[in-house]
Amino acid sequence: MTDPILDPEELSRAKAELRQRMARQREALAADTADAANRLAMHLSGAVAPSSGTVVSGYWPMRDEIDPRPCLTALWSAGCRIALPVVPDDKQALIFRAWEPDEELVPGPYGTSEPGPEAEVVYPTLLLVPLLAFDRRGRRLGYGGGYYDRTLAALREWQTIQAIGVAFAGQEVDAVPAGAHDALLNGFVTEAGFIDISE
Ligand SMILES: Nc1nc2c(c(=O)[nH]1)N(C=O)[C@@H](CNc1ccc(C(=O)N[C@@H](CCC(=O)O)C(=O)O)cc1)CN2
Ligand SMILES: Nc1ncnc2c1ncn2[C@@H]1O[C@H](COP(=O)(O)OP(=O)(O)OP(=O)(O)O)[C@@H](O)[C@H]1O
Repeated sequence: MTDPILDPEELSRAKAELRQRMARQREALAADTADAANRLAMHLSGAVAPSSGTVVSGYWPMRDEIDPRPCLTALWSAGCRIALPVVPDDKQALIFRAWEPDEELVPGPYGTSEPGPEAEVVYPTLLLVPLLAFDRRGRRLGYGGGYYDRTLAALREWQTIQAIGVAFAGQEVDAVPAGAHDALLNGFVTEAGFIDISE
């Protein structure tokens, strides 16, 4: 299947439209999906078993994002180090700072919550990535900052990482409009199961 080649303006318009539609869709999913966070954690543990000491990044949920905290607690109990993203001042890649369940966070840009500057900077090899929409080819639509695209590209420059999108099953679409910068994910976990993206 080949996708139409969109010029940069059409691409950003297509992404903006999908962002609006999927924000509404996600709001409805968050209201209607019972016990999503625990079902999500069950499917993640069935699909990945990182060794003790693996640095795993999550996110602190905002708006109607599915809550990954039961996943993070389970990984932490299995001996993983947990990290959360921090938006840097220079708008480049995200950095990640170590976090343990129950540790206090500080307010970050765009309404995010992040570990404070005293928390150690770490480099995750397994990333749980928030999103608005995804497709079966591994594409993801975020809020439009391009942060995860730059971050995944930078991490992949020097190590093998596994990037797993985290979403409600109803956030899947036929095709996320994508350009050359868009980093592909290795899989998705939802409250309904794990989707492995194999090349
Ligand atoms: N929970 C969570 N934490 C996260 C992310 C995320 O997607 N979810 N991020 C993922 O990158 C980073 C924060 N990036 C963000 C980038 C933009 C917006 C945002 O609100 N964008 C506006 C438009 C902003 C503008 O142009 O001024 C919007 O969506 O309305 C939010 C977070 C790091 N932490
Ligand atoms: N690797 C990159 N290098 C330079 N610019 C990039 C890169 N990745 C993305 N961008 C730019 O960032 C902007 C936003 O990208 P995009 O719309 O794909 O964000 P997103 O994936 O929805 O958001 P996010 O990753 O923050 O959740 C675009 O203008 C894009 O050109």
